[in-house]
Amino acid sequence: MKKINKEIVIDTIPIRDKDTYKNKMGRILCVGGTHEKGGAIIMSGLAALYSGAGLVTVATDQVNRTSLHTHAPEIMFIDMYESDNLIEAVKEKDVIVIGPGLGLTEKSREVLKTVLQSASGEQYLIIDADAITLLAEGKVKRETNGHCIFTPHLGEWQRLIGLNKNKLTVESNQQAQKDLQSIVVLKGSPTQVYVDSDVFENTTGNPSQATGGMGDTLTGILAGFIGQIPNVKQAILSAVFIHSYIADQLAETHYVTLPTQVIRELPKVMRNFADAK
Ligand SMILES: NC(=O)C1=CN([C@@H]2O[C@H](COP(=O)(O)OP(=O)(O)OC[C@H]3O[C@@H](n4cnc5c(N)ncnc54)[C@H](OP(=O)(O)O)[C@@H]3O)[C@@H](O)[C@H]2O)[C@@H](O)CC1
Ligand SMILES: Nc1ncnc2c1ncn2[C@@H]1O[C@H](COP(=O)(O)OP(=O)(O)O)[C@@H](O)[C@H]1O
Ligand SMILES: [Mg+2]
Repeated sequence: MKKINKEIVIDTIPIRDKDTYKNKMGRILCVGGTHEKGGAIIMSGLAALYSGAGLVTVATDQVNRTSLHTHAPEIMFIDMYESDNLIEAVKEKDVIVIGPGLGLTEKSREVLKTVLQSASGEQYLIIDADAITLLAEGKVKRETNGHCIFTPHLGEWQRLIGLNKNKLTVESNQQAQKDLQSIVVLKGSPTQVYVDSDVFENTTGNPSQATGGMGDTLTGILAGFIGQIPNVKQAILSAVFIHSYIADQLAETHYVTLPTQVIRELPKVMRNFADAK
């Protein structure tokens, strides 16, 4: 198994062109967040913004709007239950995150269906959390033209592929990834990335990360990186590394690492990696 290390990130974080502008830095849509779990999609959107995405929109329940703008007026809002607006919003984006705090109701299923069906072959879909659970239930079919990146934790992975924890091996995970025709970021300690026929193991991460929202945050970093970095595989590996690298640094002096703390550190740590070239 290959290791995800610092060198990959140093290679990957680009020096920005002098004349670049927001449209070239990734147009991201993060979809999810019921009235109960708005925090999940706000963290996803914030992570995309702080990882350098040029334009970020969050599609969520109306009730989360004020909270979203209190955290970041830079982020645009749409109501995820207004399907015409959601279809339009999907069309204009480079990367779409679907699932954090999405819920498991009939309304959640409709949102997921709309996003999957509206995505085109040039777009990347990061499928996380409740979107994985809804697909595992089988009531929504995974019919999409978008490139899919699944980001399950172990519980979601078992649900999705229908295998018990004791039956999971690198080989069975690779087979499942092949069947899904997708990239899989299998989160854990450590996180593994299944991409093409390679398997990578992350070398950062620690137990201070065991706080709700840590995975929601990773989805935003993945989206932000894929939006800015042409080599998608390198972008994914770097996002996985940097998310937990920041947590490792914080854990030197903090017993717990909050997802929002990781988010705030992103621009500074990215500056350091870009300067290390
Ligand atoms: N602030 C917010 O708005 C937040 C909103 N959030 C949103 O909540 C939604 C539900 O997501 P979820 O992950 O909390 O619950 P769910 O899908 O039921 O999975 C749990 C099941 O899987 C199993 N399991 C096995 N291994 C596991 C592992 N390594 N890590 C975790 N679980 C593991 C576990 O087994 P057990 O621990 O019971 O043995 C249990 O049976 C989702 O939309 C998410 O985005 C959260 O992000 C929190 C912050
Ligand atoms: N003990 C640990 N060691 C390393 N990484 C961890 C540990 N606990 C949590 N994490 C990381 O935190 C994230 C948790 O993701 P997830 O369970 O989806 O959280 P949530 O849905 O609450 O946002 C993953 O990236 C995982 O690798
Ligand atoms: Mg999660």
